[in-house]
Amino acid sequence: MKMAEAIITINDLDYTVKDHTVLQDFNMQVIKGDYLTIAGPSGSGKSTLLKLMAGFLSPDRGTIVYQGQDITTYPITAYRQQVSYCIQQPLLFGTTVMDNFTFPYQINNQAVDHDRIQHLLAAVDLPQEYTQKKITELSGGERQRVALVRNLLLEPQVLLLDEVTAGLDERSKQIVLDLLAVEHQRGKTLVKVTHDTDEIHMAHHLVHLEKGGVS
Ligand SMILES: Nc1ncnc2c1ncn2[C@@H]1O[C@H](COP(=O)(O)OP(=O)(O)OP(=O)(O)O)[C@@H](O)[C@H]1O
Repeated sequence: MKMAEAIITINDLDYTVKDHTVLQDFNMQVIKGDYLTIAGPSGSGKSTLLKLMAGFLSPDRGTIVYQGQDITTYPITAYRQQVSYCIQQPLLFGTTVMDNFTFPYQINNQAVDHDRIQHLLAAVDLPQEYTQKKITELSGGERQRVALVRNLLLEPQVLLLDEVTAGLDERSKQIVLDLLAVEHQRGKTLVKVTHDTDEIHMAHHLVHLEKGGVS
């Protein structure tokens, strides 16, 4: 039988903020191809854990290893291309929706792939004309869908998702969940933090984070 292969491994991690220990001696493995849902009480450290995995925070002790390499030794642009971090209220850049889609290609010195943009826009049920729409004219659900398209353009291996359906209407929420299911089927590894009871009930693989550790 083939052994499950870890894509991210967290070893003996401590993280403290302003004398408050958020994570202590924390260990976790994310298996390649998994769709992991992380639930747990408010303040248990779910968002902190995702930010650590995304490389936005540094642990006080311990390591986070991605595909066998400590993430602190990974060039940050390359890491962000592989491990994409998506949040509840994403920041959009520039003036138009298209500005947000060209940006990932520019920072990675790649030609803009218009076919992929069109494909993903259709997948989140936004019309092609939306590329020219001003970001200030988008609804919350549309902003979230634009941000997800932006995060998926360069085919990251891992999606770290922090409450990405929170505050969305049912239709936008379903579109986002359907897109995530497709990306999972296509082989991506998903790590999703949520409070949504439906999502927790339907989780493929659920982990509860309690203060400082998993249960
Ligand atoms: N910058 C900070 N300054 C002070 N305390 C912080 C900071 N960041 C996180 N914390 C504290 O660390 C703990 C974990 O926060 P975190 O946001 O990771 O929890 P969470 O499980 O995601 O909570 P929620 O479900 O409410 O979003 C909380 O007690 C929080 O108050």
